[in-house]
Amino acid sequence: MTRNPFKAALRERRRLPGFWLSLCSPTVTEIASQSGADWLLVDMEHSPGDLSQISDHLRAATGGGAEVVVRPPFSEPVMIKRLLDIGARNLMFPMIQTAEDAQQAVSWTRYPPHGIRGISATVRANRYARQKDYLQTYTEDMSIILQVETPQAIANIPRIAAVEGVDAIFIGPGDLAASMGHAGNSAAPEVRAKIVEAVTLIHEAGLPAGILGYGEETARGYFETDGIEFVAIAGDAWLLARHMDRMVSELK
Ligand SMILES: O=C(O)C(=O)C[C@H](O)[C@@H](O)CO
Repeated sequence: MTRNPFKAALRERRRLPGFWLSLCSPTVTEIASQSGADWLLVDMEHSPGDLSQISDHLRAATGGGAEVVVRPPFSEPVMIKRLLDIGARNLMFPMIQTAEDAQQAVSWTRYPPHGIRGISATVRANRYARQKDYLQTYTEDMSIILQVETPQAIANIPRIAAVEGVDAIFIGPGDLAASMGHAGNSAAPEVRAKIVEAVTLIHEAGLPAGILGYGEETARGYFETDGIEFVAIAGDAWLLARHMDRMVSELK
């Protein structure tokens, strides 16, 4: 039984709106966590945020109802170990292409003999050694989300999804479009078709699907037309820039 409400909601295949945060502001994380959103992606791949700030994001979100999902700069073991030690318990691995990539990613989150995560006895993740059952429960309280961002990765979804420990698969529409020759246009017909194919394969594998689609119309389409369970409905920078521009254009 997981103590992670986001992981439980993924298992229940509930509709889960979230926000994509790249402004590296724990205050924005705190504001977003109290919005009613279920999850907040704190992005380390396409933002200048570093590890020392992630603890602040995790603390900032505790006052609200949203779970923080961290995307590391790259899928590699050292950053994963350090993120888990500071208490990140939902990870989104970018650019997973094969089942072997998926097996490696999961192994980086597991202590031996199930993986290669190094053990430190006193970390934020186990409440500085106060949580005595951490070694027995940490995997159940952790969610592993893998990103598929190319046609090759999408073709491999059945094998990727079958890897033990994978909780969900998230489609990266931007990189998928670019990999198909439609950079900047994830609405291109052949990209749309590939997204629909990916969602079908993810659901056939028994997992929830995720994507990002900014704005009410796009997000609603992903939820209601495509049946995608967890959608990043806006980015913090995207929201701020557009709202500022709209207000100035209306009032100037
Ligand atoms: O491919 C994508 O789209 C993503 O993975 C999300 C982007 O990297 C993120 O920067 C939002 O635009």
